[in-house]
Amino acid sequence: MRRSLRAAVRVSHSSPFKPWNTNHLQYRPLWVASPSGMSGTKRPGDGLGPKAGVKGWKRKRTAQETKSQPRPAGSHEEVLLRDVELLLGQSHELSCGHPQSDTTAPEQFSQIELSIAMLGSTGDGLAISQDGTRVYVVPFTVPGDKVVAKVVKNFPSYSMTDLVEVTEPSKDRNDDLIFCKYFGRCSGCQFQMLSEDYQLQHKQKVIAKAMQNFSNLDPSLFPSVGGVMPSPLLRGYRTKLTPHFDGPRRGGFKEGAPVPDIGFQLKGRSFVLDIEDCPIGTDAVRDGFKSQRNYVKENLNTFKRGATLLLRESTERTFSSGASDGPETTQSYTDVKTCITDSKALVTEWVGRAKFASPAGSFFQNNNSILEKFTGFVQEQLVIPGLAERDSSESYLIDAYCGSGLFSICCGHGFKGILGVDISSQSIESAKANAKENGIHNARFITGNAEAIFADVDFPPESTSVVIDPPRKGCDELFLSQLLKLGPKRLVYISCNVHTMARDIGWLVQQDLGKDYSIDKIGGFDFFPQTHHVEGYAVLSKNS
Ligand SMILES: C[S@@+](CC[C@H](N)C(=O)[O-])C[C@H]1O[C@@H](n2cnc3c(N)ncnc32)[C@H](O)[C@@H]1O
Repeated sequence: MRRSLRAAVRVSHSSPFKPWNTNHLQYRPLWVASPSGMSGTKRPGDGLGPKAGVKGWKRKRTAQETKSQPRPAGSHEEVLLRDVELLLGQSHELSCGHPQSDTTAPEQFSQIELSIAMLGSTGDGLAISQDGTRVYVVPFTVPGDKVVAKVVKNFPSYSMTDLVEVTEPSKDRNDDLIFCKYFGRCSGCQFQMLSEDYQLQHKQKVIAKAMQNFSNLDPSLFPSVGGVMPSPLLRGYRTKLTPHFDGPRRGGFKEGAPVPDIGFQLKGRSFVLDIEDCPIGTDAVRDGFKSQRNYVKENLNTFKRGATLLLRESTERTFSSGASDGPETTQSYTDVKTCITDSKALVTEWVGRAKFASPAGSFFQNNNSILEKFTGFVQEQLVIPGLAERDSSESYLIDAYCGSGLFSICCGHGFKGILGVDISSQSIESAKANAKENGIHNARFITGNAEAIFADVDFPPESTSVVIDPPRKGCDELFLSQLLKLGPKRLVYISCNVHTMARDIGWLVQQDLGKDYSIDKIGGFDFFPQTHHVEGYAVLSKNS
């Protein structure tokens, strides 16, 4: 079964693992085009020669160095560099601590044989050169794979490559699991050849590595990372997709112009890969994708430039007569799912018994199948230990970065007061309407930067819990320092970027060397099966 990949790759040029002839394509990875978190004119890997990498990895930073460290942005390139350092450091240790001589970078477009040593936190396989001084980043590979890769771009300590061929598959690779014909070219879903268990265990390690690399905390100050909770659906789960297409530089599409590629980014390039169907989308979203592609083709000359298409599922639920099941009344219902493409149109989503309406273009979690379990878990974590028995109805909830009110509504029952904040006035309008619709009458929502909440809150900190769910870049220090000043009893941090989560909770604990807050739990939920992304959580309690 595994051989089918090797055979296919060898005999067929249309194999997903030989997707393009790279020689004529300019290699322009996104992290070079948009160097968020990189300062000045430094490029990824600068200053990370083998010796720098090894020394930096081994030696503990002094307090002075720690203070002057720039705040990590948790960006793709930073995360990759930490993995590169780790591998170079390990290889240095294996060589009994003797410094290695520097290698010259391999020739661009040369093909080399590699053994994959590690699956990086960015989702690509990593191999190390025989002399241990250079790391090769090879997409779509698993530790244990032996591969041929083509070098497409060199950096001081690592090289980006394209996978040419898997010559000997790892025992952990199962190509029979691959379900999408764009695997090997599309930049999403690069874990399709891995079992669910492998994916979950890898994501657990990613969270642990994030804590090790980005929290700046001594490991004694945080618990070991718990398992990642699986998603009920492994494909067909995404309720929102945003394929796009590029347009002409100026003048719009002319009559009879060729239809551009419509889809997602080609792996390792800044080009769009034409995609007709995306099997991680829900059925409604997949149908919508097909009709939107047709719409673009038929109306191309109405587009002035490239565009991003919005495909978002909406669920219309009709209840039939309630059936009595002892003291419980169960209600049966029928769902009709449609795909909404107008960003201003309202979509409806259900999470358990809670109904949410929000404009299609506003934020909502993308994997509905996991949300009931997830919000149930968050609700349990928000309970203040000890207070539950005394009087939980005297407790309060702050919902920072509340969006359209997911946590206030799903986890807010039983709190005496709730205060939510979000920067999007559109989301705040939705949160207010959703709270009313779902019978949450003690919640207030304000529009503003997250720290605006501190001017408004009058909840007693010893009976206040805070759920913090920021965007990928995490919280800024102004918010965190004011949070620390308020000192609420319980914090539940949720994040789709476990690196900024580690940075932020590390910052909170570090300010007081763990005297104020301790980290009770860290773990994750598999919101994004088949991809390298993971939703992380951390639960903190204020020490009494
Ligand atoms: C990951 S979403 C979480 C939303 C909500 N908790 C949910 O689960 O549906 C992050 C939210 O942060 C909001 N946001 C981004 N920057 C913000 C800021 N500086 N202050 C407050 N809210 C912000 C966004 O509008 C978005 O709704």
